Amino acid sequence: MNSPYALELKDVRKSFGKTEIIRGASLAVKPGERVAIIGPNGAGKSTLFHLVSGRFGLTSGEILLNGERIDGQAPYEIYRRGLARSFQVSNLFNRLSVFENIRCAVLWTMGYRYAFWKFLAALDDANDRAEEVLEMIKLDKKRDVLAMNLTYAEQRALEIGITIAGGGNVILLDEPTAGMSKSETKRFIQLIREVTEGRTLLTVEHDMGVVFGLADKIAVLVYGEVIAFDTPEAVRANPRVQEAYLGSVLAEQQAATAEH
Ligand SMILES: Nc1ncnc2c1ncn2[C@@H]1O[C@H](COP(=O)(O)OP(=O)(O)OP(=O)(O)O)[C@@H](O)[C@H]1O
Repeated sequence: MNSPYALELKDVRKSFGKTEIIRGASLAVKPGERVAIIGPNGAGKSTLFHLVSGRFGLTSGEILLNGERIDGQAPYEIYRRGLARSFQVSNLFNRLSVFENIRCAVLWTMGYRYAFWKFLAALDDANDRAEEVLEMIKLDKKRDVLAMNLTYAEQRALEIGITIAGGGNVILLDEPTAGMSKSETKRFIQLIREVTEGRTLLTVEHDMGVVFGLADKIAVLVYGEVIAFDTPEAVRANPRVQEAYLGSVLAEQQAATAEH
């Protein structure tokens, strides 16, 4: 089905027990857009990611990927359809090399896990693709290093490599720069920009520096509702957003910067 949107959420609701956490969230993301989801603690950002990636089922509403419904599907089905979510660092194969980690991800997405002969035939393709990904995440010089021996920032880069290895066109990254120093963060934003070029990106992010450095559009989630979805400039100037969230966050960050 032709759709102008890579990802669309229509009146999505999610309750845990009697508590409604996502209260009719709607969002329409165009192909190639980079979107940051921001909002106060407990607003439902992670829950929204879990709903999109299929880890949680919806209470009601619809989620469409490239115009086709994906709500109700298993995470691996959604992944095969082109939506990839970053794995946690702990999901890296620590005792495999950087190259082998990427190659595993490539082979897995090629669907050759069990058929041995097909697996052998696919190895060349997988190696080529793994090389390509290694260069993109700038870890080609560390190809033979075990994942456990990488720096934290390199592990996060490897995690992104694994996420994009399957060629998904919609990428979800949950706080990709969390725990990094300022200079690492700056370099990492640039890496994310390059790696996701031409793809649709959704991030959950608390760091406003990252948000304004990376996002074409910002979605503000407050109490399970998207109260604004617009360019960074428009969101910054939106009085409702100022009142509900951004005013206090920006004031805090300015105060923190002034202290240093
Ligand atoms: N599996 C669950 N069962 C019950 N309640 C849950 C579950 N997962 C999340 N919640 C509740 O849903 C609300 C939203 O949580 P969520 O983690 O999605 O928020 P968030 O915006 O990502 O927060 P933060 O910015 O602090 O990470 C919280 O009140 C949380 O306690």
